[in-house]
Amino acid sequence: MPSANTDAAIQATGLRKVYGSAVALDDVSLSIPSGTVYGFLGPNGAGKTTTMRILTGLTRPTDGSVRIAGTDVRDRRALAPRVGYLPETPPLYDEFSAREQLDYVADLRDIPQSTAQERIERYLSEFELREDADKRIDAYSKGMKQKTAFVQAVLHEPDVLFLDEPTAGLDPRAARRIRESIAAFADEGTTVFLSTHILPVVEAVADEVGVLFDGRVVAEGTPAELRERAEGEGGSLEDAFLAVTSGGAEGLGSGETVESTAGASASPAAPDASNDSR
Ligand SMILES: Nc1ncnc2c1ncn2[C@@H]1O[C@H](COP(=O)(O)OP(=O)(O)OP(=O)(O)O)[C@@H](O)[C@H]1O
Repeated sequence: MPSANTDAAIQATGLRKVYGSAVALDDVSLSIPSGTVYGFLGPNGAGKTTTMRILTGLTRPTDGSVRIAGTDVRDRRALAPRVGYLPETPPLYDEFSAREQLDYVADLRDIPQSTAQERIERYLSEFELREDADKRIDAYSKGMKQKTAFVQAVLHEPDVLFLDEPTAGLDPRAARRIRESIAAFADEGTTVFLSTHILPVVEAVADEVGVLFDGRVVAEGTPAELRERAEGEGGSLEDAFLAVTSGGAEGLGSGETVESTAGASASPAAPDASNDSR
């Protein structure tokens, strides 16, 4: 388990989440330094979305605590400006255009108007959305919606960015744009917590990887460390992933957690109660 690190951008200690009699998360601790791109992997149902919702303050843990950039996640007023969240199903208003959606979010975020306009125009250009920026979002392709949602999540330039499957279903050009943007944000010191099933994206951008299985972190390390530990299996990140999520005893090096060198919304809603729905 990572030790507590007061400088960590994301510090989660002993997270547990129980839904009725089902344990979704069991003693998850993370310590992720500023500027890290942290790839968060795990099979369907492992607890990734639950973890992200707890880390962004949208779901309360049954037990455990979270500090983001030094702020207790329960302090929503202090947390909101520091955190950006792109959920798997992003909140976009179909009847708005991208420009109206981004204006609306800038207003919610209290971004000064001139700063907001400069950022919105810059991002619309960077993400090749400018030509369609005044069309209704319900006429957008999946990629255009996803790029709009990504811009919405970063418009206030958060310290910590949570991304749930940001490139799923995107064509190679759109996916590359998002990947490049993740790398650029990290270069500027943003911490990026990236949950995805697309391992090449993790290989391309992640400094650290954590693998969640059955509500527990079963491996953590750099992509190279995880690959090395899976050499007997073939040496790819996919081999490493499959080894630690097989449910058997073989795991990576007898199922040990690979030592980590990391130590590890656009529209925050009211946190839900323990038995939340989403
Ligand atoms: N609101 C809820 N009520 C009851 N059970 C829930 C709720 N949310 C999640 N769960 C359960 O918690 C476990 C973890 O779910 P979660 O969505 O976090 O997994 P995931 O790793 O994000 O999966 P996927 O990769 O399929 O998106 C699952 O067993 C799921 O059924």
